[in-house]
Amino acid sequence: MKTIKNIIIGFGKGGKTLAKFLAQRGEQVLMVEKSNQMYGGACINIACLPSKRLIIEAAHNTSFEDAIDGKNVMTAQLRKKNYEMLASEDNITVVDGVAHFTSNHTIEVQTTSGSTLDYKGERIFINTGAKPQIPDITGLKNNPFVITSTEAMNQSKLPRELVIIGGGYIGLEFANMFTNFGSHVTILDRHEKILPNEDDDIAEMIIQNLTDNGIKFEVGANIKQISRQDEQAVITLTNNNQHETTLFADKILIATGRQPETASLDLQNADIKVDNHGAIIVDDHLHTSVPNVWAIGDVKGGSQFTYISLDDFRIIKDELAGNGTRHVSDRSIVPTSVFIEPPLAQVGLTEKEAQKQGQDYLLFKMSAAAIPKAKVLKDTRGMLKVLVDPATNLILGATLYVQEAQEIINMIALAMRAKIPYQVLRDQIYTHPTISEAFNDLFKEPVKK
Ligand SMILES: Cc1cc2nc3c(=O)[nH]c(=O)nc-3n(C[C@H](O)[C@H](O)[C@H](O)COP(=O)(O)OP(=O)(O)OC[C@H]3O[C@@H](n4cnc5c(N)ncnc54)[C@H](O)[C@@H]3O)c2cc1C
Ligand SMILES: NC(=O)c1ccc[n+]([C@@H]2O[C@H](COP(=O)([O-])OP(=O)(O)OC[C@H]3O[C@@H](n4cnc5c(N)ncnc54)[C@H](O)[C@@H]3O)[C@@H](O)[C@H]2O)c1
Repeated sequence: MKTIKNIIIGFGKGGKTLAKFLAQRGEQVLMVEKSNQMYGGACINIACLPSKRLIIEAAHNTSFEDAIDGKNVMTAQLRKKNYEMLASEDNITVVDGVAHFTSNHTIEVQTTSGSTLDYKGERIFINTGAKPQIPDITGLKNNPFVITSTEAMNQSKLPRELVIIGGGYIGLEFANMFTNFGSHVTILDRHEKILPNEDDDIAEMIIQNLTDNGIKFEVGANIKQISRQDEQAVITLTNNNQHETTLFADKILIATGRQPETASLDLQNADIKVDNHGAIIVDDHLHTSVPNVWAIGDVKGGSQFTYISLDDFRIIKDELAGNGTRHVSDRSIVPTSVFIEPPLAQVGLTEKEAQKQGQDYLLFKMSAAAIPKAKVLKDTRGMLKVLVDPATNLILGATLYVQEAQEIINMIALAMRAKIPYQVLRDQIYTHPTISEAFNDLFKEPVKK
């Protein structure tokens, strides 16, 4: 058995960044990745980048087939670049295979070429990501009409009738994208409301815009079964009015959340503890319950974003090469974006949350229609809402539903983190015409609550 200083299982965002960092410090690294189609991890191959590329192509009226071809060219380039980024380092060995634990510090790798390799790691970093959570619905398992987000982005033909189960991030982004490509899309969600955590005014506006774009919603959906009739799937459900409804679909996209990828790791052979959802339990420094074994990214549960996996790397880097003062719990200001049209971006408190917490706030609110750049972009839909603490003038949270919200939310997050009073954003000189210059007007006067 070969002993390696650092073993990283999974080529995800945090893991690959850590591999490069450790190698450049002169340390030996073994990167184990189960598929040569996944070098660089989910984000570049099957998640963020291909989906955002297709979303943009759909909005630009590119044909579905051309969009898929272009996306495949892009992901192949990114995969190659990511592989070379690690493989070009003398200290890094990339092994293609599935790793699983045989004890606390030993792993076995079933390589894609059919051999078995055994390693002992002085340090082991688990970065195996997450996989789609498949709900237990009669007729769903092994159904040829059922696809995940990965397969949805690799269809050879645009599905005419698409039913999406789940109205969260993937459900909404893919619904908007497939509608723009020309599919008829229906979203089914078991919750009574889509976007249940957003303020009602924002959620209602989004649902209205998506509905106007042609998307149908069935909320409070209890899916009874999926069957087949000729060349279509038949979905039987009851909705929140308890009406039984039957839908026909060429494809059913499952977007009901993603569960940590721990099943392949045989953690029962080690003392690495997982929670009820199979997520690896970590402390504030991302240590698992076994010394010198860390978990990075989606596999440890919690927020599933590429930038969280990257920030996990920063915490580990700080422990291994800094002063160890960086913690998971420091991460209180984390912006998010849902890439619908216009995009929805959020950071900190919503109005609903502020009220629940009894937090006093000034409310700054404006319609996207008042922004000249929105007119230039020919999309004046949306609204900007920012909450400010009247005692300190600091921003408590923002919900931006407007073109380019995914960019300008980072400015708000920065102001929150650096404790910059809202007046600085109000009085800032912005380039013109931009969406960010809306802050000049937005922060002029708080509105009545
Ligand atoms: C369709 C979609 C769109 C998304 N869009 C966004 C977005 O716009 N922005 C955003 O921030 N996030 C987005 N996400 C979430 C984001 O993709 C994930 O949070 C992120 O990729 C997680 O990275 P990670 O470092 O945890 O691991 P991953 O990137 O998931 O990498 C894990 C790697 O481990 C490998 N692996 C698994 N098990 C083993 C094993 N036993 N042995 C060896 N290798 C193994 C896998 O093949 C994989 O390459 C999206 C997700 C999806 C599905
Ligand atoms: N823009 C982004 O940053 C982005 C984009 C895509 C995905 N992601 C990440 O990937 C994760 C997974 O995305 P997702 O959309 O699969 O999960 P999600 O948690 O965002 O949404 C899942 C939805 O499925 C519904 N649901 C669950 N079980 C159901 C059932 N049996 N029947 C009907 N509805 C059901 C839930 O009510 C929920 O609305 C997200 O949480 C997010 O972290 C991020």
